[in-house]
Amino acid sequence: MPADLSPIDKAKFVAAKRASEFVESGMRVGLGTGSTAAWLVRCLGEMVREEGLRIRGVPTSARTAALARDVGIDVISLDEAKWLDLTIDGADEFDPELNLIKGGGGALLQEKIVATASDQMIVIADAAKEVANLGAFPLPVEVVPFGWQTTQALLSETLEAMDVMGREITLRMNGERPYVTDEGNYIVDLHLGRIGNARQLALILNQMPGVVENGLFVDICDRVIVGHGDGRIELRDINAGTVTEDRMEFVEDDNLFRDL
Ligand SMILES: O=C(CO)[C@H](O)[C@H](O)COP(=O)(O)O
Repeated sequence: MPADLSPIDKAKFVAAKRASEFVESGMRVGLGTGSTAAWLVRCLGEMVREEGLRIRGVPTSARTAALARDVGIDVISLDEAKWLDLTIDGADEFDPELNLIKGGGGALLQEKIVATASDQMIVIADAAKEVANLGAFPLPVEVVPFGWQTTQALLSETLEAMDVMGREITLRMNGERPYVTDEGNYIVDLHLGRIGNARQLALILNQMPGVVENGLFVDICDRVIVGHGDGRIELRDINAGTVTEDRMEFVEDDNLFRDL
């Protein structure tokens, strides 16, 4: 690990490192997507190579699958695993009820399928992801390419009927072309500003014919591990309703964070 990690990467790393302590030999583990989840995959890879951890990982994207194989994790499909003990993933936002916005990295569909097929979901995040209300981060919605503009128009009408404040909808791009998900779909981002009722919005969005899935994760996440750039860690547990504080120290000599 490079010593010159930025505070944000240190925050992501300590959250991932702490989450790796929940992984035990024999587990089938859902592996999230994004820069924070990538730290987790690297930490687990190190545990597999150096500590003899035996796990099977179900990645939530082609990117994560490649990284997991690279670091030595045994990768299987969700259908091979059938059910998972634990999924660990990042998030774009989480609120006090541990509801989430995900999909900033474009992997929301596989992420939601995998997290829902898990006994437990742990989210790892830097403190900037914590919000009082979801919605400042644009809500990703995965749509089928066929008739996507019609779907976008329908989305727009629906938001208007719901009296949602922000209604700008943008097609996610990859350079000059639409961004294409691992499942071959497009993503439209809903710039809402504030989401009043996440559960209701999630249900309404998923009723539209062209919509495959939306990035609202309601009642899916069990625990959030928040990392800070100075090595502090907070654990938010939805069942116990507790906030536990913990700390890791960045040891510049070894270029590693260590448990205090
Ligand atoms: O939902 C996701 C990918 O679809 C990511 O978990 C989310 O975008 C957070 O990413 P990062 O850890 O890079 O901030």
